[in-house]
Amino acid sequence: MASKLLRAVVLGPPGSGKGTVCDRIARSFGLQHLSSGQFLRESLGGGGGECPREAGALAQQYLERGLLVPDHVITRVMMTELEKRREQHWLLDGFPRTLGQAKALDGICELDLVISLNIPFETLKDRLSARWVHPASGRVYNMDFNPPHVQGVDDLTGEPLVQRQEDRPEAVAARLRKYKDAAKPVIELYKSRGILYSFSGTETNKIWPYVYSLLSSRIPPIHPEEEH
Ligand SMILES: Nc1nc2c(ncn2[C@@H]2O[C@H](COP(=O)(O)OP(=O)(O)O)[C@@H](O)[C@H]2O)c(=O)[nH]1
Ligand SMILES: Nc1ncnc2c1ncn2[C@@H]1O[C@H](COP(=O)(O)OP(=O)(O)O)[C@@H](O)[C@H]1O
Repeated sequence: MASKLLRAVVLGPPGSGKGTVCDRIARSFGLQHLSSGQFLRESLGGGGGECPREAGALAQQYLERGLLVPDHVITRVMMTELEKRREQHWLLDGFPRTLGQAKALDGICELDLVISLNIPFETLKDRLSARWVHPASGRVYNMDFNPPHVQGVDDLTGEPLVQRQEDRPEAVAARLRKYKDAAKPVIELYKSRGILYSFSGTETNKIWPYVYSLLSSRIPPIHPEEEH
């Protein structure tokens, strides 16, 4: 019998470690890690993206200010990407972030589990201000937690790292507030369905073993040694 495809979502404010946790899950369990922020940046960067030009220019302004792009823009991008991966296990990072997006997702699949990361506000602020990224690949570094081998330079390509506009301290507080308002009904929805699993803490390394054990109950690990 063919095994059922796993449909999972990781929710959490910017800086909560969604990308970090999703990377580990993807490596340990062989799921596809699908980041809405990464798809959005790729689709805006030209090169056969999914956004029509006007929508792209508009979305770019939201992105730079750390604001959520309109539901119809991100939903269109995500539906296109999910359509290409109907036969694969996947894990969504950063989508859905509003009730409208959650309803659009309901239209195409039934989620198996939703992981919610609860990280204190002060920790989020510190992490975002220390986050540096390699724009072309989406690789993420943190000057304290996972610094690059050479300061300011991507480990694999040697290209320069940048700080995202929206990670600058002055943008962060407003961004976190907006996230919370939009996410509340999404969290309530998944809680009422009994598929929400919340993890709280200030360190990804401490949360990770619990996430690993939850995933292991649903899908066999491909790299068991990666349990820290
Ligand atoms: N100090 C510290 N930084 C972390 C931890 N977990 C993740 N980070 C860093 O915090 C930043 C935000 O993490 P990321 O996975 O990008 O979060 P996302 O915005 O939710 O996808 C990145 O620079 C990570 O490298 C942690 O436990 N401690
Ligand atoms: N589901 C979404 N709905 C609306 N905007 C989104 C969504 N996902 C990503 N974005 C946009 O892309 C930006 C970057 O997202 P992401 O890479 O997930 O970073 P972060 O985790 O720091 O918010 C967000 O600040 C927002 O402007």
